[in-house]
Amino acid sequence: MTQLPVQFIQRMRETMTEDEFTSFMASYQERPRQGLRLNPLKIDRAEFVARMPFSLTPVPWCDTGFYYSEADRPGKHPYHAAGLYYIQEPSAMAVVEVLQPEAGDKVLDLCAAPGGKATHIAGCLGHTGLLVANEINAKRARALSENLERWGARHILVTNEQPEKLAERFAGFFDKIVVDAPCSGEGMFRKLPEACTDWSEAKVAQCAVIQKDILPLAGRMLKPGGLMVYSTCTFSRAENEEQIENFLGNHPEFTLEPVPKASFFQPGDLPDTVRLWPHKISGEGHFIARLRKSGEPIKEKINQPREKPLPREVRRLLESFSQDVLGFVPQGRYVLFGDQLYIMPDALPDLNRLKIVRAGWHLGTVKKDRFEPSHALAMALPAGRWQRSISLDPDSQEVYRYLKGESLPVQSGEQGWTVVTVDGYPLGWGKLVRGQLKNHYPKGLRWL
Ligand SMILES: C[S@@+](CC[C@H](N)C(=O)[O-])C[C@H]1O[C@@H](n2cnc3c(N)ncnc32)[C@H](O)[C@@H]1O
Repeated sequence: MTQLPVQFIQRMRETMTEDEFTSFMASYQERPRQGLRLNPLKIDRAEFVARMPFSLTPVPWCDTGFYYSEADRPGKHPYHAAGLYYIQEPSAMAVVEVLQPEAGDKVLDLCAAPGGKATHIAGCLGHTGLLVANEINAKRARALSENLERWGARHILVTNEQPEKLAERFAGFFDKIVVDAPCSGEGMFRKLPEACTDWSEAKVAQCAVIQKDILPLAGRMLKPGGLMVYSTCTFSRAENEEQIENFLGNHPEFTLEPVPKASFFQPGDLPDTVRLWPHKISGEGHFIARLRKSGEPIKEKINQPREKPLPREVRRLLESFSQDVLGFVPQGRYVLFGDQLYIMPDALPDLNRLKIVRAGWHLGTVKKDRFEPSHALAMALPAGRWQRSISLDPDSQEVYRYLKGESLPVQSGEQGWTVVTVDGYPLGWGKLVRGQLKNHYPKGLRWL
């Protein structure tokens, strides 16, 4: 059983009835349930259920979410490398279900790494609108960027910024914002025993200070009429209801709204907020509040940087590669940074002087006499939109050898760039050269 901190137990005992406390403590005798969320950018629900070799049961509050069994190892399956799902604690899936992003929205995920909520949002947006996924910690921001790349998201901007810096640039910009705040992690004690050793009442107080600073900055970035969801995976009132009470006290332009799907959860002790308790649902501990900013949405002008047309030679190299290998030329707002070619979402503002980790859909590198495709190009290709591909069986040795970075012998096929797939879902690139598939799976992603 999890070794809970004594002070934590004391606080929980003081804030709950005896029966409630008994059943709360009993939940620590049980194993946490594991979850994964399918990727609607790549696969629909019926096909997902038919294809996955795992024992799946639906998560009641999330149409794309499933519990998997302890015997399953979804993180070690090639379908994971193909971005067909994201492994996520089931309660955490509730946050974006409460935000309800819709096609065309501009959404900010302010504290986004490693990307659970961000991938969920990108799935809801479905290659429309814009997701700005920000992470203050540089290393975690890289992991976030990798996860969004594997997810095949195109309408994205991954930044590595302080919330203050973003708030200067994006005032009144977003339709929807999620603040999945850094917190003391009490709700994760059962799942991550190290959260217990990291915990102290001092950490609760430290996190509360950060949350108090972040919330108004997030609020500033919301459009009038916009929606903001605040969530934590902790139980302390200081990091949950008290944050919301304090924020509302200082920001009369915000009001709490009822949480969609609230009937799956328990009320928080502030009306319209919800708590997810491990002894009440199949999931870990969370708090969620949904806040509306008053006012009518303004029809905003997007100050896009002036576009330069692609140099003729760059266009020729892109077209020749795309026609040969894909059979179509990806279209959109092309942007060339040095020799790196991207397609940018229309809603993107000026990125000058921001720490950008990833912007838009990275297509590849323009060399002197050729175009080299990026991993992101393969991962976000529309289903089946390629001419040259090699499909590997998920149960074969070859697929694991490919993911480890090995070259593979091949019988036939046209020489040159080839999309490598598992069952028709892209994993990355290979290059056919004289009976060998040269491996272009990125070095940093290779399986050990
Ligand atoms: C709860 S985690 C986010 C989890 C993420 N939303 C997901 O679903 O995968 C909180 C994040 O906030 C970041 N963070 C820490 N201090 C911060 C600060 N002062 N401002 C913004 N983010 C901060 C942490 O690095 C951490 O990645």
